[in-house]
Amino acid sequence: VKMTSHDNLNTFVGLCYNNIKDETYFMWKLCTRGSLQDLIANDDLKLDTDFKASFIHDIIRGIVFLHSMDIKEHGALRSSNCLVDNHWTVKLTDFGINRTINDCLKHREIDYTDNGVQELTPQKLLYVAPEHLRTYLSTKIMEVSQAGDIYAIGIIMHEILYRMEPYSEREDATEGETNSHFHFQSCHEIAVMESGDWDSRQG
Ligand SMILES: Nc1nc2c(ncn2[C@@H]2O[C@H](COP(=O)(O)OP(=O)(O)OP(=O)(O)O)[C@@H](O)[C@H]2O)c(=O)[nH]1
Repeated sequence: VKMTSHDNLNTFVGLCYNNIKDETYFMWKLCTRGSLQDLIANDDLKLDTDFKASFIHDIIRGIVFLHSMDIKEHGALRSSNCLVDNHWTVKLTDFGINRTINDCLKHREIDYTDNGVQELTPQKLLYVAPEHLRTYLSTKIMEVSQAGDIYAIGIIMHEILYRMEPYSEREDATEGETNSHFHFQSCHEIAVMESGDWDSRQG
């Protein structure tokens, strides 16, 4: 990860271990304008079509590069991990880490405890491809794949183009229900339905 360098990837600074708290920190370069999730939610910020297209273009360039490298996939692609720098360039961050965390979880070197790995919030699960979501819900292990990245790009593209949170346009969503819990239920339903289709297509 440290040796990976590209215009649309954030720079990984290094790891920092706090032996008093027994915590490990992943340190990345600061991007001054925050995440795409922040920008999309900022109603004071006008984003025209060219701007939106440029964001999508940057994300795709970053992913195409990662997929061609040894890292192979991002593994945690969501709009909060698409940072925007001073020049309005999108830099993907937090890439290439999930696979290592999974391996450690599988071998029980770390676990989900107060000091261990944080479980994914319902909001973060909205970007997870149905086939990976199904595994995660039953095993708490998050599989990663290039196909999973492409699914996440689709969710982010919709978020950018329509400036709305994933799944918030569902016909049966009322105003009070547009929260992460509701979103997660939608996502879960879709995962269960689509993973069946996926399995049969693979077969
Ligand atoms: N301005 C600015 N905000 C950042 C930067 N990095 C992260 N953030 C903000 O912090 C939020 C949380 O990011 P992280 O600290 O990476 O949190 P996390 O628990 O890893 O969650 P995810 O980013 O969703 O994986 C982002 O959604 C941004 O709003 C940065 O470089 N600059």
